[in-house]
Amino acid sequence: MVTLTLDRLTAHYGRHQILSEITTPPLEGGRVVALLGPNAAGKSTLFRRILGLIGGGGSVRIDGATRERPLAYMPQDTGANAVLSVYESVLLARMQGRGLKVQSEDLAEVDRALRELGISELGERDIGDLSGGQRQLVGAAQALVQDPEILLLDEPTSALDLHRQIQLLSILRRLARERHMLVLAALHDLGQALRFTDEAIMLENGRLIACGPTGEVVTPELLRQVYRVESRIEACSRGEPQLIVEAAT
Ligand SMILES: Nc1ncnc2c1ncn2[C@@H]1O[C@H](COP(=O)(O)OP(=O)(O)OP(=O)(O)O)[C@@H](O)[C@H]1O
Repeated sequence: MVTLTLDRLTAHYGRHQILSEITTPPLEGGRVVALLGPNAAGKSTLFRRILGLIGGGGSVRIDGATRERPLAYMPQDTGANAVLSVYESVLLARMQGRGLKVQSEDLAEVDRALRELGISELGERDIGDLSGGQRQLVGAAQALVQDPEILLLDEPTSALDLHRQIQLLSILRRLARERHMLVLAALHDLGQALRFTDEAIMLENGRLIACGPTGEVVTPELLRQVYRVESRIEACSRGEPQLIVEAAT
C-alpha cells in the first residue's frame, strides 16, 4: 500500500516563508484526505512543494509505490489549450512519462476516465470552448487517466454544480477504495469534507493546525479558531454528521 509522509516540510517564495514545518503521519492509499484551510493558508503551496515544483526544507516520503511516477496533480486553474480536443488532451496526459507509442490500453483508459466523469460526449470538443465546470472535469480526467497511486487535487469541485460536486467526490471515494489510491484534495466545503473524506489536514497561515479523522478535525471549536465562524454539527435523520454554520464572527 502506498503512503505519503510529510516531515518538517517548509516552502518559500523568494524570501517569504509560506509553509512552516508541516509534518503528517503516513497518509495511506485507499483513503481520501481533505486539505483544508482558509484562503492563503498554503494549500496550493503544499501541493507544489510535494510535487517538487518549489523548493524548501524537510522531506516528502513516498513508500510502497509500485510505479515510476506515482503522483498525478490537478492544479486549481487547469487552463485550456484551444488547439487540442478533450480526447487529445486526456490522451496527452495519459502519455506523460509513457513515451509516444499509444497502445490500445491507453485509448481504453482515456475512454474509461471520460466515462467515469460523465464527459464522454465532450471528447471531440476543443478544450478552449468548454465551460468552467466542463474544463474542471476534463482536468480531473487528465489526472485520473494517469492511474496514479497518489492523486493531488487542488479544489477539484470549485467550478462544478451541486450534482457534479457530489458525483465527483463519490467517484473519488470509490476509486480510492478500488485502486488503493491516496486522494489528497483541497476543499472549501467543510460539510462535503465531513461527508466524503476519511481524514483531514487543516492549515492556517502555513502551519498545520490539525491532522486526523475528518470528524475530529472539523469541529465547531476549530472552525471558530481558524475560520472565525460559529457552527454546530448535528446528526441528520440518517445519522450522518451535518455541519450547520450559523454566523461569521
Ligand atoms: N508565486 C507566488 N509568489 C509569492 N507568493 C505566493 C505565490 N503563490 C502564492 N503565494 C502566497 O503564498 C500564500 C499561500 O498561498 P496558497 O495559494 O498556497 O494558498 P491557498 O491555501 O491555496 O489559498 P486559496 O484557498 O485562496 O486558494 C499566500 O499568501 C499567497 O499570496
